[in-house]
Amino acid sequence: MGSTKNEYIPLFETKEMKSRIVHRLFAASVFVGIVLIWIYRAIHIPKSGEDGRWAWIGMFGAEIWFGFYWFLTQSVRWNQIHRQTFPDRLSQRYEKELPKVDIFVCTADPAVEPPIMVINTVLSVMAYDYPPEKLSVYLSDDAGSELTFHALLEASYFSKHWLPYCKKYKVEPRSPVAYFESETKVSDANHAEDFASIKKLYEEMENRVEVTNKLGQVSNKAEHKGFAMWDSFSSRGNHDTILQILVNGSDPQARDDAGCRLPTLVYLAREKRPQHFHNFKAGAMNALIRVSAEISNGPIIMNVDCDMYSNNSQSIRDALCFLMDEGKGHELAYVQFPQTFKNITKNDLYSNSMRVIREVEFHGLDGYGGPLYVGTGCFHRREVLCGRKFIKGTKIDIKRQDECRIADVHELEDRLKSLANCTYEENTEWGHEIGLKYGCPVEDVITGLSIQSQGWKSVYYNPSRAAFLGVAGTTLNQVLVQHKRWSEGDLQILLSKYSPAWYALGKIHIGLTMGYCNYCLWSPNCIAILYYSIIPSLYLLKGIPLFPQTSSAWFLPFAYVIIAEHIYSAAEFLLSGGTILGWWNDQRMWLYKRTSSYLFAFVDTVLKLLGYSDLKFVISSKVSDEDVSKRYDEEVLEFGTSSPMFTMISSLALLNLFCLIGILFRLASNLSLRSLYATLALQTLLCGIFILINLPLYNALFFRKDKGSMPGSVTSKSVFWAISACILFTIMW
Ligand SMILES: O=c1ccn([C@@H]2O[C@H](COP(=O)(O)OP(=O)(O)O[C@H]3O[C@H](CO)[C@@H](O)[C@H](O)[C@H]3O)[C@@H](O)[C@H]2O)c(=O)[nH]1
Ligand SMILES: [Mn+2]
Repeated sequence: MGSTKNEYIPLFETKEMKSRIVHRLFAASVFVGIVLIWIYRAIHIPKSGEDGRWAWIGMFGAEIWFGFYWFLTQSVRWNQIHRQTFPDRLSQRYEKELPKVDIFVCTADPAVEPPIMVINTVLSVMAYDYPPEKLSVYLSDDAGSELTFHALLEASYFSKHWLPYCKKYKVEPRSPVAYFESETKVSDANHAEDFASIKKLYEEMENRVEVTNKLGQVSNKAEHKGFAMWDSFSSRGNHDTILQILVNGSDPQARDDAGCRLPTLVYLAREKRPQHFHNFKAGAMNALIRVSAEISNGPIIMNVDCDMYSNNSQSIRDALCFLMDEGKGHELAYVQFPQTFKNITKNDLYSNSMRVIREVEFHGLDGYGGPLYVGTGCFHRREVLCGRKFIKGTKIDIKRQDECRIADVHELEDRLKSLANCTYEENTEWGHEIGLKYGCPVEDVITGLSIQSQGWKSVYYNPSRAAFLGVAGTTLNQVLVQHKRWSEGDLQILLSKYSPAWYALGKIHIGLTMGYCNYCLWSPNCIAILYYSIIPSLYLLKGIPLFPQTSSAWFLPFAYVIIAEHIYSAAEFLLSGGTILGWWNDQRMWLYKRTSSYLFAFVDTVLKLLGYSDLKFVISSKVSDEDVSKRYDEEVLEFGTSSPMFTMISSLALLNLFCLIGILFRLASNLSLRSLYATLALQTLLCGIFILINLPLYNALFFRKDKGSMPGSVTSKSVFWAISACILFTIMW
């Protein structure tokens, strides 16, 4: 810096969204529409004794909820900002003083998280464009699987070839499998030769890993003394700590093919005992924090899920542009990159990419103090993760480098094992004041919130080349189960000690509080949506109107709010890079999540409050068999198993279908089209839209014959429920 000390040139810049005014005026107009709807409901409540009084009051309740929730969603749209980094300035100023970075990769089950995928992620992060002696990669294996260990060992050998190759040819992406899959045009002869030989080496390694995997055990355990650690292993939930430093980066002998230093590589399977609850990923992360502190102690910790390989070798430098910025860096606790997925199909059938959250909402959160921590693709300051409070004006110096030398690897391994033992955390603040928080299925969000509540800010960085790419669910059931975990966890945060609604109030910006509530209230949304997807249709069946007549002026605010919001959401979706069919799929998923995942999450949370249900974490599968993959690529909804969630969405779809059929019968007998249009237009429209959006579901219920269609048991249950609801309703009310 020297003479330029006074003229501070930042390492990143922040830009406001351009079309703010337009958006704000639009939002104001929708708000007026919502208020008019409320007024209409309030002054037209049927008198007691009149038809539909209670239904009407229910509609009013649902619309108050929708309006309130709409208001919350404005917070993540109101103040969007975008960030840009200047990595060149970073290297000019700090190349020699770059901090050590510890990278944590978590895996938990070799069956749904294949070892070959895990090591591709590991290799991609070992190959970051960053001084290797400052990089350490830790793999936490909650399955304690020797298959995963064997694969990691293979990766440690392969890295000696892979890392120099990446450097020499500036390879992107640096996950071998992703690189070989991407169409790489190699023109010059030398490169072609190197390409062929590295590819061969990779395939040989892949083959060894796959063969071992098929075998279910490692055949040649003599190859590495590390396998001896499995001698006392009795099961995945009952074993000692297994800790091995596979590459000791501080050893001058640890060099790759080209003679460059290698990053440190560590395998850790923390101790598991049936009588000790292990706190899922949060427990794994906390063990890693402790163990890594004694090995490399990097002041920056980055963590990824095992399927989220690095797609951009520059990401560490991008993150450091924020954390090392002289002007604002000291306020920042973490830098969150978006979650992006490799296997998204064109029209994103399951709305996996969460496009609008990524391209809009998180930019909005950033405008009010920073995004949520979403568990992967995030760079933290170690000290903050370990509970350091924010004190205005003080800076954490991450440049200071203490080269730690590991004298005796085995002695160190033995000494550090106890840090990952079940009892280590007893009577400590781990999981509470220190490290990731326990007791919540979304350990990430609650941890980020508590960090922000201490005064820290965070940053959302969404570069044009995705920083990480993961595997998104390929069946409807997977996606619904995942959303159940998330919405349940988020609701628990709202009810927890760290609730954004009270604990964080005043500690973080009110806009950010509202932003958090967007997600924390996902699950309670189910009530209003269920009401809206059942009651108006049943009343349609009886011919009782619950909306204003088309000729009434009160019809206008309804029409305006419905049309304007849908056009707006479609535009937002398209501008975020989606397709129109993608938007339509997104609407369907919106409905399915709200009427199944969120409902089940809501019920489970209530049960948990009453003490009837305990904490679960269903690990998302990262593999799917051929049949399923094929349908996924063709964007055909995958059912195939019977699940109460499917019964729920099918019953609703059928109920709406029966109601519409019912009204068509009445139209044929005594009702005139004109009176239907005048009095029941909106109700018919609502019911019609439910049916349109459910067309692929009817197909799966009654017509499809493939393995992904709806199981007969679900079909019959759903028909039964839907018909009973219609009949009971017509007879009893
Ligand atoms: O007991 C466990 C359970 C899971 N994991 C790991 O946690 C990660 C996330 O699990 P996954 O099944 O892929 O869940 P997702 O819903 O895809 O994950 C999102 O949501 C989680 C919280 O619900 C966060 O922890 C993740 O970082 C975030 O990507 C994976 O690497 C797992 O190996 C563990 O290490 N131990
Ligand atoms: Mn995942």
